[in-house]
Amino acid sequence: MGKQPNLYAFADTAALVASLRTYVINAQNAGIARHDSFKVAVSGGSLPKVLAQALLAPSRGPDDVLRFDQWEIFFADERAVPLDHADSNYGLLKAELLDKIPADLGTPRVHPIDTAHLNDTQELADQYEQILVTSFASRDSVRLPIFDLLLLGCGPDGHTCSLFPGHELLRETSAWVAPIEDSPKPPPKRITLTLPVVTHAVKVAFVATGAGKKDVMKQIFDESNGLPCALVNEGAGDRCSWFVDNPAVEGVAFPRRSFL
Ligand SMILES: O=C1O[C@H](COP(=O)(O)O)[C@@H](O)[C@H](O)[C@H]1O
Repeated sequence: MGKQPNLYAFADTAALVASLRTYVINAQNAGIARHDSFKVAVSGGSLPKVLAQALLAPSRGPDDVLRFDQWEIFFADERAVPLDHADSNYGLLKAELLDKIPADLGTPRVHPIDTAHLNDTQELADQYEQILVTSFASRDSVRLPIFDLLLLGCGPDGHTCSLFPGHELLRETSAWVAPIEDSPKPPPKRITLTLPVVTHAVKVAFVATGAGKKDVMKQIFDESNGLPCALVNEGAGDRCSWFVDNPAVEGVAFPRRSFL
């Protein structure tokens, strides 16, 4: 058996977001030390709200500093809708986090989709992949981009990004960004990072909270079932960490770790 993911369970959201903040700042500092920027991709859904709670909290001291001017923010998946649409992951992140970042913390460079291609999801995906090629080419002339951090959600069916259980996209091996036109969760047309890109990141963090996630958490951690989140665990091993609250892992046998 390969290396196992880290499962960090917290009594409440306050404890979760405090540790998530430390984890993100550590990933930020490592990225900046390595290549002078922090390349992070984020999900939509419930993630931006929790992330905002973590990142908009006051600094706890000189080692607890966000340097947003060196952040490059990408989207782990995006819906093929205008950026001001209620379903837009960009729109959600903007409302929850981007619009609220204090000016003295700097302004991140954000990479939304090119909405000129909303009617052609293959083109939408290709254009987004080209953004990654341009951004990562300066440092990695490699087969896959290496994100410093992916911040992901986990749907109640075990999907992550727009990678859904049993979908053919889980077998994608060459594209970095792929279109999907039959998402079982609306809206149906989306683009998503592919599984090889997700599992190739330096670090992958999932955030899952609430009792509504406990059944799928049991499936992901205690069963071998090929759910997308479980495939990320398998591919990323101990580079993958889960930040959950206790209700989300009630009845899950997989051992928790302490976040130090
Ligand atoms: O459709 C999506 O759902 C997932 C999970 O959302 P959550 O609300 O259950 O956290 C999300 O991670 C993804 O980005 C989004 O497009």
